[in-house]
Amino acid sequence: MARLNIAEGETIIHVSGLRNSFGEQVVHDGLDLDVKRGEILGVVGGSGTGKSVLMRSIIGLQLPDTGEVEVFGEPMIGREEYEAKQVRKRWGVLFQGGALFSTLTVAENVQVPIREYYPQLDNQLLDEIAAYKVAMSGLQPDAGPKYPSELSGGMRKRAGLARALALDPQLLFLDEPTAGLDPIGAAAFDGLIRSLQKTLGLTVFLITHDLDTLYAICDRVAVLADKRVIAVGTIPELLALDHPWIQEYFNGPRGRVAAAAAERAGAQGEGRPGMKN
Ligand SMILES: Nc1ncnc2c1ncn2[C@@H]1O[C@H](COP(=O)(O)OP(=O)(O)OP(=O)(O)O)[C@@H](O)[C@H]1O
Repeated sequence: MARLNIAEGETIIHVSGLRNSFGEQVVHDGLDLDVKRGEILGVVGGSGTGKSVLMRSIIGLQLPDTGEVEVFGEPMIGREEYEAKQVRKRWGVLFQGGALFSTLTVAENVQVPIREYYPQLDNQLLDEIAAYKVAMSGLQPDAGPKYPSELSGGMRKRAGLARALALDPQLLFLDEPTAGLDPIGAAAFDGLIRSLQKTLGLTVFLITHDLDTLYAICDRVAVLADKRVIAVGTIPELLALDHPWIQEYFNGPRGRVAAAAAERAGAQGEGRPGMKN
């Protein structure tokens, strides 16, 4: 696969000196991270290392104690709401579990951000845009009028993705998108993310525990431990590091299985076995 020259690319997310705490508990301290244009950056780390808090700090749902967050070159902390909103509309977020409004249909969920930013659009156009986003996310057209409770877990993720894509974002935040999916569903979701990323030129910040996802679609991986990002690189670059958590994660039993599967697929970084890009 022709790899992007990630390290030299334009920085889309810049985090420096980030500190987050809850009471006595310090979650991040001196955390630095850059995400480059056009990459899928996987974010990994043990449970409770602060992956979701990091994502929430970047998207403005968590005010850090100290530190800088820039997205698209725009400082995000302490920004006037109307200015922050202009930057926010350039990204989409898929929260864990989809975080759909249960009283709205899939199509209505997709329309929520569009109505917020473009209140002048008429219902017919909103319906057309929602149908397009639903199709882009790999759902059948009959999913549009359904309520979240009528969908499977995998369909809910796709509906959440359709909503994340509503405003044609350049940047996508995904929090454990394949959690709870069966391996075939997870592989299909990976394939969808990769193909959307390629087609739309997206930059993707992807929190995951899923080793197969890392091997299949991530250009680089950032490792959270000890309250900060201890390493960022391709999987081979990380494997060359002597950190115990990194070694155990990638070279433990599950890591070895994922690596072998990626190798068997003959396309490390390109896809899971059986996955269509
Ligand atoms: N609003 C909050 N109030 C208090 N503590 C919080 C809050 N949000 C997160 N935390 C704490 O911050 C730490 C990091 O949480 P976070 O959800 O970011 O972890 P994570 O790395 O995403 O974990 P997991 O992999 O299990 O999802 C945890 O100890 C959590 O309890």
